Amino acid sequence: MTPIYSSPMKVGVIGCGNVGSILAERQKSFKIVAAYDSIPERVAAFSDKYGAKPFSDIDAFLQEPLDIVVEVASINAVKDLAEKVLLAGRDLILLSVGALADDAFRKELLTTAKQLHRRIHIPSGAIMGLDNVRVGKISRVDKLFLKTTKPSRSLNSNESVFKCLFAGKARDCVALYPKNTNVAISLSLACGREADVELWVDPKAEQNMHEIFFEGEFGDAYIRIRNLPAPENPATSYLAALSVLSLLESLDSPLVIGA
Ligand SMILES: NC(=O)C1=CN([C@@H]2O[C@H](COP(=O)(O)OP(=O)(O)OC[C@H]3O[C@@H](n4cnc5c(N)ncnc54)[C@H](OP(=O)(O)O)[C@@H]3O)[C@@H](O)[C@H]2O)C=CC1
Ligand SMILES: O=C([O-])CC(=O)C(=O)O
Repeated sequence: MTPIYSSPMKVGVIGCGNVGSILAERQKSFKIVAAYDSIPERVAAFSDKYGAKPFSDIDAFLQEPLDIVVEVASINAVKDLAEKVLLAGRDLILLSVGALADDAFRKELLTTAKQLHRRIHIPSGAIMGLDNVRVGKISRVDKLFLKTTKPSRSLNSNESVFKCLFAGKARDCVALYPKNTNVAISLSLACGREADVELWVDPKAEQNMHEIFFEGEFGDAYIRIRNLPAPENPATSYLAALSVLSLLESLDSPLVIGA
């Protein structure tokens, strides 16, 4: 069988911030050969440190011989660039999942992917349980609820008391907190039902906590993930970076584990 990807896999990264740097620090069975960011100095520093070819022109970036592009930038980056990545014939790993809350945008992107036989991978990111939440697409769901609690610094908040900042639907939450609640959209897309969400700020907390309450035909589940914030960006949990890393490490494996 012809291998799908080169060995080592050639990766292009969009976003040279916190997650991009963790991926570069820990790359093993893949190689980040090209990097793109909106800030030229940042991509230059990334290139000096990790040896990836620097780009501030997306079309030039996409002309590199890449096996896959990893977006670790922002919801706006996905909106602006994801289609171009697919049209360039590249598969895409997409971490700023909130972009897919826009139904029209998501449908168009998935149509393009299907037409061009490309795949868009959504990593588990800062949560666990996305695998079997997918049973929501084939069986009855009675409840899908995410309660996220983060320290003030993660939410860039001045609140001095434990407080609910948002209660409502996933897409409204990510519109208000695009750097903190992408996981609400990952859960919703996996389950095929929009999650109910509460976002809390806890000035005494040290961790980014996500609690998932899932009930349906199968029974019920409660999953609590207490994440250490990433050192360079407390809005992002370190697990989110590890999740992209493990996805990249496993993409080529003949053994696929999980739902
Ligand atoms: N799905 C999930 O579970 C999770 C998703 N995330 C999301 O992952 C993404 C990466 O997180 P993280 O690395 O911590 O973020 P950072 O802000 O540390 O890094 C993102 C980098 O991408 C750059 N960037 C932003 N927009 C664009 C653009 N349109 N074009 C090119 N470069 C751009 C940023 O520049 P600038 O500083 O100028 O914006 C920055 O250099 C974020 O969107 C975050 O919300 C994070 C955690 C969990
Ligand atoms: O990293 C986290 O804890 C979750 C997060 O920011 C997001 O989903 O956008």
